Amino acid sequence: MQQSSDIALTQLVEGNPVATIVIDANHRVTHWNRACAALTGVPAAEMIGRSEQWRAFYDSARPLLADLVVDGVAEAAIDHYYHGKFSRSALGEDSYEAEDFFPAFGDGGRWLFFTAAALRNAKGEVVGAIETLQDVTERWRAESALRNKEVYLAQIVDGSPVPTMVIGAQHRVTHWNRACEALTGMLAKDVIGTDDHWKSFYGTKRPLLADLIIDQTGEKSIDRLYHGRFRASSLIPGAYEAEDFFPHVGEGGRWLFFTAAPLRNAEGEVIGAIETLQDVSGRRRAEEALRDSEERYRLLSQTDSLTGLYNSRHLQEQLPAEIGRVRRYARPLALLVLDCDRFKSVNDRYGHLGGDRVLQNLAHSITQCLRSSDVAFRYGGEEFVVMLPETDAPSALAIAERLRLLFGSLKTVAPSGEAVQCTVSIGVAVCRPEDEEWSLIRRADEACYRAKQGGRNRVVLADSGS
Ligand SMILES: Nc1nc2c(ncn2[C@@H]2O[C@H](COP(=O)(O)OP(=O)(O)OP(=O)(O)O)[C@@H](O)[C@H]2O)c(=O)[nH]1
Repeated sequence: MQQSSDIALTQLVEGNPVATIVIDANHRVTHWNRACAALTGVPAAEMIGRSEQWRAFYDSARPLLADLVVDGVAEAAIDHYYHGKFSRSALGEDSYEAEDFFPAFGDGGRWLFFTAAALRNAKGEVVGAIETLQDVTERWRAESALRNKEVYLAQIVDGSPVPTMVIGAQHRVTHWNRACEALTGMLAKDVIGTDDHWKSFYGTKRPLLADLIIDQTGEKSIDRLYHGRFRASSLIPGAYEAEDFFPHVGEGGRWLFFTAAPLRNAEGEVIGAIETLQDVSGRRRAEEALRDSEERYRLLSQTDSLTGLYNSRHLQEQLPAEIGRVRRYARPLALLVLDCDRFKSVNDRYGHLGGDRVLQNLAHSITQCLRSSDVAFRYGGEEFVVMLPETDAPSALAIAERLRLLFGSLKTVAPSGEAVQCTVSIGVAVCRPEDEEWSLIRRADEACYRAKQGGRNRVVLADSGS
């Protein structure tokens, strides 16, 4: 007669919706419930009382997990059959669980999760084992679809020639493609899983555009870090783009154009951000070169090649603005017209080249006597103009006198080796409210003429008796 505990076990096993097998100490099947028959397609009648449980699962004889538990074998022996796909179960000391694929089951095979635990009598002796089996194929398929999707996505990111990083909701890097490795010199294996992405771009820790997108801190906080050098993307909703110079990237720094876009889950919540970076240093360098050459051209068009001073065209551009300031703010402005004395005879005696050197020396004397707000021009031939903003008649006369003395004391070495000494006559005019540029120049010019008339090597103030 069956013991009441046996009856209870039978009912428990039979009524269990989880496929369950019980074997005794001799590996004979004592229970093979309906769920197990349904899962394996083998009726209980074919199994109970025999030790051929392997037939339901394998092509040739081998122990099930329950058989190994009954024999109390070492883990190494279990591993021989389950190749690292098993572990100790939380159910008890001598119980194990494993997961494996059974190709003969169902349509195209099934993944089974099975647990085996020893059954002991009152004395603690192993009298059998119970094994439960669960079909986890659907979970496996879902997990593998997810894994495939992730691998697919990783390949898309990795295969992109555009440097790209992906950051998760906790600001940890999840993707860092090869182009990003090439740009930053930081390897994916060193940055993925960390929040060290800032190290590739900055000397001290600070958020990247992608981090600000994840935190959804708004344009104000983006502006705090990107100082007006960013804008909302016209292409991607919620994305921002910016351009900046990164002194820590590459040798000598790089100009990068970067776009960060939010990544959202099905509910629309931001769960990360993707940031792409483009090295635009080449374009920036070309723009700078263009600006430089435009600036050089502009300077060239304003400059006199012999003396390096501004030319008369630039005087025509500058003087009206200065006269405008005099009228608007009632500020003083003085103008000097300088003319080398007896320059024709210098040319005649020392040659045109000798004359040129004297003109260069005069230009040098002028620049030495000027303040930073004063501007000198070669007006034509051996005639020069100096514009002195914020200067009244006494100051202008003092500057002119200093200049006259300095130039008069200079010796220029002519190509023949001879020392040339020359003097200059200077006319000074102070701007009146009614002056136009031509009338101001004319008055200074007339004063210079009077200086010549008066014996040369002197300074004359326009509209004065001297
Ligand atoms: N070497 C050289 N000579 C120049 C240049 N431009 C003008 N000249 C000469 O400067 C001389 C100017 O002579 P003038 O205007 O007759 O007067 P000056 O001999 O200086 O005599 P005053 O002005 O009366 O003192 C002319 O011989 C011009 O050929 C230049 O760029 N280089």
